[in-house]
Amino acid sequence: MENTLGLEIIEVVEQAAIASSKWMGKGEKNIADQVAVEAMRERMNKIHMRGRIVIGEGERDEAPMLYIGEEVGICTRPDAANFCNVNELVEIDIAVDPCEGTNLVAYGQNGSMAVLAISEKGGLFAAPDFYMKKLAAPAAARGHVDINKSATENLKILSECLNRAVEELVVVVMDRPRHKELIQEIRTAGARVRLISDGDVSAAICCAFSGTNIHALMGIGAAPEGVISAAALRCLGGHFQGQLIYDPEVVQTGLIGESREGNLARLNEMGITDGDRVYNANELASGETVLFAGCGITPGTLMDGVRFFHGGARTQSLVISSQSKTARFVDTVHLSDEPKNIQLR
Ligand SMILES: O=C(COP(=O)(O)O)[C@@H](O)[C@H](O)[C@H](O)[C@H](O)COP(=O)(O)O
Ligand SMILES: [Mn+2]
Ligand SMILES: [Mn+2]
Repeated sequence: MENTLGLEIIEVVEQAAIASSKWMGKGEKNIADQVAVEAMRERMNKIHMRGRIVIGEGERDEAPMLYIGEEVGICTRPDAANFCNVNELVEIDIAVDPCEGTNLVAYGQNGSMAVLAISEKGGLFAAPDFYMKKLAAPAAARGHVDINKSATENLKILSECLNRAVEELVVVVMDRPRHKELIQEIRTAGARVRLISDGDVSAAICCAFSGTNIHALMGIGAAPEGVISAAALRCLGGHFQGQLIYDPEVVQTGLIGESREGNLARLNEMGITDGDRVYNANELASGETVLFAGCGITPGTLMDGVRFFHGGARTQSLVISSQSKTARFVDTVHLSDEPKNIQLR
């Protein structure tokens, strides 16, 4: 994949974040999401590429844009042969979440981002719109902690790998009834719990950066977000494991239908014969080349949110590439018509 793609996708997430941030705090989660989708799609379609969305908006609600299977990029247009050497271009798969943490944006809370992951065709696990049990941890613990082990055992392993007491560890868990026992177990083991209402992609990626004071992500979140998190952690060398959760009783929501059996059949139709399989980061983002890009919408641990000033906006993004082995924090000033008084920092 061309290196220039890594630069272009910065603008894709930036535009989505700017659009969404205009709806911050307005209590309109659907609009905050929709404008991010439109902005992401518009910018993406200006890139010289042949892309296909493998993780996108609403698998079940048949979203009109950035839906699974949608082709994106200039070189997918019917008249592409006029300006692209279609046969020479690598086909790429794209996983998007233009507004990860729609509630966070709607209620002006921290931790929302516009995110995407890219790989060559077939390089990202096309996760169904199910849930996923997740375990993320720093690189030092990769392959040592294990999603099949109890939280107590994993905390002990983590404390050895990170050379710090269990009491010094912070585990992020989504604040959901389904995690009641998990939270209790982590606390009993001695570690501290940081509860989040939404936004587990940011929490997963934080595990790979020391200084975030986040040492693990445990519990169940959405499966598509798991793949995007895995893409970032694979590039960063962090630990990520995910296991699809298809039983509505386990997640305690009606969002994935009513029957475990029906969901298993749906997985089968998608070619997933072992619904209980545990995938690691290299399996969820298996491509030779993997790129991740995220831009803060509201402020977060990894990045600042979008800030507007007279004549423009400022964004902070993170682009991670397995090819160039880089994690770039990009600070961008977006100038509108009459920029005045641009602050240096
Ligand atoms: O917070 C999230 C929501 O994402 P979005 O819909 O794009 O705003 C994600 O980070 C979570 O992974 C996930 O979607 C959430 O855990 C779903 O669980 P629940 O809210 O309990 O149905
Ligand atoms: Mn999301
Ligand atoms: Mn979203």
